[in-house]
Amino acid sequence: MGRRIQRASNYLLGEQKPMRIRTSQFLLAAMLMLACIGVLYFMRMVGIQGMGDVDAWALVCIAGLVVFYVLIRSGFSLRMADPSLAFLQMLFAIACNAAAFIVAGHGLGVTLPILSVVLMFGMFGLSMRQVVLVAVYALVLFGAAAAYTLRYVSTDESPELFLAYFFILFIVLSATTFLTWRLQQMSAHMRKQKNQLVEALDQIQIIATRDELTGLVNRRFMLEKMREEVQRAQRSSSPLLLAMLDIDHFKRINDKYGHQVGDRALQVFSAVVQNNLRANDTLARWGGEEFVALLTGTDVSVGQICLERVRAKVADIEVPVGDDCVKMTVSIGVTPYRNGEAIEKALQRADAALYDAKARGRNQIVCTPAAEYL
Ligand SMILES: Nc1nc2c(ncn2[C@@H]2O[C@H](COP(=O)(O)OP(=O)(O)OP(=O)(O)O)[C@@H](O)[C@H]2O)c(=O)[nH]1
Repeated sequence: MGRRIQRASNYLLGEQKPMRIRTSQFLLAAMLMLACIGVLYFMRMVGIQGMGDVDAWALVCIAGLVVFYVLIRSGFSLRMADPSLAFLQMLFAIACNAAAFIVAGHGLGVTLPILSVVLMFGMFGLSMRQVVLVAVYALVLFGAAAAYTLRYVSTDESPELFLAYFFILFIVLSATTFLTWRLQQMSAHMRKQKNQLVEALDQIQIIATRDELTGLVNRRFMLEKMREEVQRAQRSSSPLLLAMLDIDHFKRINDKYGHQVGDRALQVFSAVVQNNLRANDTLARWGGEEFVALLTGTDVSVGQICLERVRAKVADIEVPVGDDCVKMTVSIGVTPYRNGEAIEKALQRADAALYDAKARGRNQIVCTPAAEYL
């Protein structure tokens, strides 16, 4: 049973989501029109005077609905700028409504509230230009319908009453045009706020994960990344290498050249190290002049070659300061991650290796002895 309903619904509305949205929106509008047709038949049934050919009017309305449904459901409307045909549907609905004004005889007053509902539909789907066009179009059609009714249909209504209808029509059209304008202003404002929010979130994300001076990821991000990489390494049994890097005698650079030059030196150092690691290795500023590198899928022997290249490149750095230039070296402590251990443990070993590198005279790499991690 459920499957049969599903099949019928797919047949009626389509299977793809955009098509289902279009067809269900159309069916909602179509149901509104059918209800209006029902009202006119009701008026004829209760004997409202002066009514025209309701059958012919209803036939044209229903034929129009069928044509719209076929155009949308067959996918033909996809060739148009607006596949939901909202603007054309509005024009058609207003034309039917204006014709109802003529057909409804003494009951012609019912058509104006219906027009308001039709216009409300347009407020959400049409552009401002289209809404203005619809308003002018409705004014012209209803004006023509009123003139025709006054001249050819005997309704016993005074011309003054028609004038009042016309004023009401003008008020309804002006109000919907104004409301559409406000609605579009509000939605533009909301879109702008949403974009600003997305930008602010991006900015917060950068602030929360990056070091402002060097642009490298910060300690918090690196710890997160390490935990992810540890899990991945355990799943794939691929080696993971951790290196702690510290610029030698950095205090002297600050003392001799000043903090600003020290900052510039940190930036150049970060860029040089980053450029000499592989793209999927991660370098973080751990704090001050201390950095941590995480080398994925790398064992000690390969890692040492790679870090030796980094050490040599750092020793080549020259940051110009006036006639002088800043030179620097780096000490590096390396350790492999041992499966199952806490990442903090591996970091402690890397730190101890770095301490050794400093103690042995700096500008060198020390790897934690195998015995300490086996
Ligand atoms: N310019 C600058 N200096 C910083 C920054 N962060 C830390 N420092 C400086 O880095 C220096 C670190 O000095 P120390 O910890 O004594 O180490 P070091 O002089 O590098 O000596 P070793 O590490 O033993 O080779 C201090 O003078 C800090 O002020 C920063 O963001 N910018």
